[in-house]
Amino acid sequence: MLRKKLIEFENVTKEYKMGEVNINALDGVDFSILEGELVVILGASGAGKSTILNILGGMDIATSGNVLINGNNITQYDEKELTAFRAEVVGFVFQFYNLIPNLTALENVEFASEVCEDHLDAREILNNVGLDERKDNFPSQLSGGEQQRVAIARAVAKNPFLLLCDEPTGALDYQTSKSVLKLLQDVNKETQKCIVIITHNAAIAPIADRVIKVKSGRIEEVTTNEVTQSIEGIDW
Ligand SMILES: Nc1ncnc2c1ncn2[C@@H]1O[C@H](COP(=O)(O)OP(=O)(O)OP(=O)(O)O)[C@@H](O)[C@H]1O
Repeated sequence: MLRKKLIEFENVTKEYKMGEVNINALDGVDFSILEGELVVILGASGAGKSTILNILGGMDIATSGNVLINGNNITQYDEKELTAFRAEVVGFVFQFYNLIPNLTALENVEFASEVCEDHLDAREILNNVGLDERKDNFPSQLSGGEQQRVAIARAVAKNPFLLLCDEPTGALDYQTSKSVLKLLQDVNKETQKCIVIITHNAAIAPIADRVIKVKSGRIEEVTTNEVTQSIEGIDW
């Protein structure tokens, strides 16, 4: 089956002005991502990975170039359209979970998803990520891995087009990192949602359909894996 292009970056630049100095965080970035793909973005610190993800998620605006999501050029969006895009179209997973401390796991998932028209059932999604018994716990009562599962459930329950994960295992130990990546791989397989994961860890590239390597604000290489590997078979 021929998959449709879901995301296109066309000659995207991002310039930060720091007083007299210009920093070219992105310097003409082109790539595409197809529907349903699991994508890994790799690169050294400062390469521009988070800048790409933030622009992709409508949290930051490109200086020039086009960013097409499902054919819509989000660089043309006004503030209101960007807010709706962030709320409805994308789900975010961050390194430090960003849960609301005084809401339970279930309330965290409900709070984020209920504003979305096509949202999924929060309890069911928490079940699916293995947190049925912990849904009434507050974030401080959960381990890092459990909190990240809540954050993934929160993003999935919105039923977004696209899940964006910025170093989702950056704060987790080896085994917990593996189980969180396994969860993301399972979500991708079961829901066919496009998932983009930023990582420093080149060892996990074989789990992805597409691997985008970023270096000094440019795309160094894009590769596709005809056959992807399960995270369980990868060690680092
Ligand atoms: N708000 C900002 N103001 C000025 N410079 C910035 C800003 N955000 C990012 N940069 C610069 O842009 C470049 C790319 O940063 P980015 O955060 O995208 O890198 P990264 O690949 O995600 O790095 P890391 O893996 O360390 O998170 C870096 O040189 C960074 O210092």
